[in-house]
Amino acid sequence: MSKYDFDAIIIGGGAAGLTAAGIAANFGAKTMMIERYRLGGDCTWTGCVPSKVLLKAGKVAQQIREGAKYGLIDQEPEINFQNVIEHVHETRQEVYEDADRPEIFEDMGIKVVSGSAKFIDEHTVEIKGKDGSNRKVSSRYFFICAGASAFVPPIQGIDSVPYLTNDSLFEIEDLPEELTIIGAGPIGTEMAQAMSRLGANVTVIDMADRIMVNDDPELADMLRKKLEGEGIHYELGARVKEVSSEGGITVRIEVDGQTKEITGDQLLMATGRRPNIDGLGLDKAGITYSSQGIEVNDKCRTNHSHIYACGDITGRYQFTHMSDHMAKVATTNALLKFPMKIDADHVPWVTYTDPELGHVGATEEQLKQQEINYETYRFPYSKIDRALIDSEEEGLIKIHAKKWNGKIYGVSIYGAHAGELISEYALAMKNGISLRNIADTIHPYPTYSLGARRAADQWYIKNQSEWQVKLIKKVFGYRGEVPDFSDPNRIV
Ligand SMILES: Cc1cc2nc3c(=O)[nH]c(=O)nc-3n(C[C@H](O)[C@H](O)[C@H](O)COP(=O)(O)OP(=O)(O)OC[C@H]3O[C@@H](n4cnc5c(N)ncnc54)[C@H](O)[C@@H]3O)c2cc1C
Ligand SMILES: NC(=O)c1ccc[n+]([C@@H]2O[C@H](COP(=O)([O-])OP(=O)(O)OC[C@H]3O[C@@H](n4cnc5c(N)ncnc54)[C@H](O)[C@@H]3O)[C@@H](O)[C@H]2O)c1
Repeated sequence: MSKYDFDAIIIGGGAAGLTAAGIAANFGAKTMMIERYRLGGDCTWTGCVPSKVLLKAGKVAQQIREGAKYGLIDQEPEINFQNVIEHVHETRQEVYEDADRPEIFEDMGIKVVSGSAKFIDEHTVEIKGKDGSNRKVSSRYFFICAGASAFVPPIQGIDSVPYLTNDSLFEIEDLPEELTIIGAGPIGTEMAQAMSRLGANVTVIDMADRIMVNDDPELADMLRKKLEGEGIHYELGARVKEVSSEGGITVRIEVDGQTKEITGDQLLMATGRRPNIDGLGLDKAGITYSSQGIEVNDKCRTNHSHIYACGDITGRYQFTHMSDHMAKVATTNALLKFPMKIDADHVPWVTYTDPELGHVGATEEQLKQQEINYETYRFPYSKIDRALIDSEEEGLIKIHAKKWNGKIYGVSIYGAHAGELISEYALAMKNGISLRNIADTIHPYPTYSLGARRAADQWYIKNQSEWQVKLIKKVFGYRGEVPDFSDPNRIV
């Protein structure tokens, strides 16, 4: 008979918590999941889902605008923004009903509790219900999955203006006319394109001198140019000095030694995230944390052997698929004692602009820092028949791999369906499948994935040389010409 009320308590019912609870219950653990607001967390309500619905609406609007690209007629789409937001809300609700509802988890035997949890000692949490009720429950294991919230830097005057964050953006009823976005990371970039395509004039400000700083610089630059071409204005390398409400919301910036004022009717802060550590009673349980999040090792374990943390609360990888992965790592280690580590070498990510920007594995910068010898294989979308068919010829696949055996170190893709293509490379990297193996695998025509194969073909092409062809000619008595190998960027 255990001295604890539960085998596993999960704090937070977002992407990490839902997965942790499901796995724990599946392993036969008596499980409780505590959520203070809405099951589904950021991803369903204020993150992935609503942002991708807005992007899709913007994409459809753009396709109407660019009808002539498909042999149709260019037309300005009629946009009722309230309908778009209603569609966002309906889709969120659909996702919630399908995957996040409490009943789904209760049917798995999980006790789902609505309330805010805080540790009072290392084996007990106190749950404060919305009705003011208080109860204490103990558990053998804990999984802290409390997520993160928008980080708003302490800019002068920021508290005097009504700015938006991802919490409020998907609730607005009117399309901003002039939208200023501070932050050119994934949130700022995705929302800039969505809102611009839906009809807003968008200016994006960032202190970095380029957009999407975690992505391949060449591909991020291609995306920036595309977005500029659609009318988005960028102020990069800009110091935000002050925000005020003068005839709208005015952001005063300094760029290249010059002061500029950007005025809009709405301001979106997309300046990163901070972990929800306040109010969790971490000190009471003696859990080590910093302002970056709860500290965990590569098994997602905190400084206590029975307390784990997963997802955004750890401040590590802020992606739904990583919350999911970390929850799997944590529960497997804790409840099965089976050693599993975070797969830090094969983390994919995708920004869902049109075209998409995706990445997996090492970046070129990391390879250089680690002094790893690599070759880069490039394949443009303009050589993918399916991309031409779809008028999606803008894009580039870049693969960094070992020259002699085609072992893949990292892949970056800018182009249509980059998010789908990147998974093939992730699977290959994880399972030791080389560029040669991909090149030798039959891919259907006409698909984008055939482009992934043709990108891999470049490994063969680059390993071919003049002397090899001369040798073949000599051995077999062939009479053709030796191809011109002098161009290092030759693509076949
Ligand atoms: C605009 C936007 C777009 C995004 N798009 C993508 C995307 O396309 N792809 C992708 O992979 N990622 C995306 N992300 C990131 C992704 O949403 C997060 O990485 C993911 O949701 C984190 O899941 P989590 O479970 O760690 O945290 P959350 O989803 O934040 O869940 C934490 C939960 O814990 C609850 N909680 C907190 N404290 C307590 C407490 N004391 N007691 C009880 N409950 C508590 C909260 O209410 C919340 O429901 C996006 C994020 C944003 C903001
Ligand atoms: N498609 C996706 O997977 C997706 C989409 C959206 C968000 N996300 C996740 O959400 C996280 C948060 O996204 P984000 O875009 O808010 O954060 P981010 O940290 O990735 O980017 C924030 C940007 O704001 C800039 N910035 C910060 N403070 C500033 C200041 N004072 N003045 C000017 N610029 C400033 C930074 O230079 C940076 O470029 C991401 O890290 C990502 O993991 C993922």
